[in-house]
Amino acid sequence: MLQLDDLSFAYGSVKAVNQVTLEVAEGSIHGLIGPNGAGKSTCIDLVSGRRRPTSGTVRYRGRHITDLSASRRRHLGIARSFQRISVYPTLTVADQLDLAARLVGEQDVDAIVAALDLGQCLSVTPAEIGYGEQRRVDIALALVGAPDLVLLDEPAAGLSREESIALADHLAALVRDRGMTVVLVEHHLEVVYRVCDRLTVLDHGAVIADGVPQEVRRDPQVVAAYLGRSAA
Ligand SMILES: Nc1ncnc2c1ncn2[C@@H]1O[C@H](COP(=O)(O)OP(=O)(O)OP(=O)(O)O)[C@@H](O)[C@H]1O
Repeated sequence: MLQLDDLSFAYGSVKAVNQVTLEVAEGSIHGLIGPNGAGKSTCIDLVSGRRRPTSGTVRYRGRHITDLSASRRRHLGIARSFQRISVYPTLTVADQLDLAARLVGEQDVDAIVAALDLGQCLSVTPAEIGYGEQRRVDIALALVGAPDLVLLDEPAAGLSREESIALADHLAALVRDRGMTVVLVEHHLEVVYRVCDRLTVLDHGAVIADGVPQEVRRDPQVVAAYLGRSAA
């Protein structure tokens, strides 16, 4: 459903994304992993439309979207999470969801609230809930409008191991129930191995491995890139 072909992006002289080619299958959770500075967030920016590549193409359901704006891509069904939720810190979680729903014309956010177990938080503001719940609100906002492709940039950042696992399980259930496709950038390898169908590993902007998690985690280049850090 999503194809990146020979995609590159540079910040000045820093080649953040270097000739990346990868394919994300419909209905899958596709992990994008790699050490700090590998180029994962920049890849997400190139798919969401926040940045334009220096060269290469992005195709979505066979259509070239490389030059489309972020809002056009959102209307085509590509959504991303942001690592901030308090855009309107004085609004309750319910009001934030309602506002997002109105913007994209969705009638009913109840299923999202139920799937992400946010029922208890609806009447309070993000400042009044725990960090784990804030992360789930962030994902919920990305899911409003039933996007087909959801780009999640480190949804488990800052969460405890237990919270990360719980979030991963919520995600996997949502993907099954809503028939979505997810690109997941995540540092918690336990989460990645638990929910991803396929992984692409970046290092210094380039793809060093691609495949099912069981293969990728044993790949010597991947182990070396993580310096043995729980990757093997
Ligand atoms: N706005 C920017 N200006 C200049 N260089 C940048 C900018 N954003 C990222 N970079 C550089 O581009 C490279 C890729 O960064 P990117 O954030 O995409 O990597 P990442 O894999 O998401 O890293 P992390 O896991 O630490 O979030 C790094 O060398 C980074 O320092």
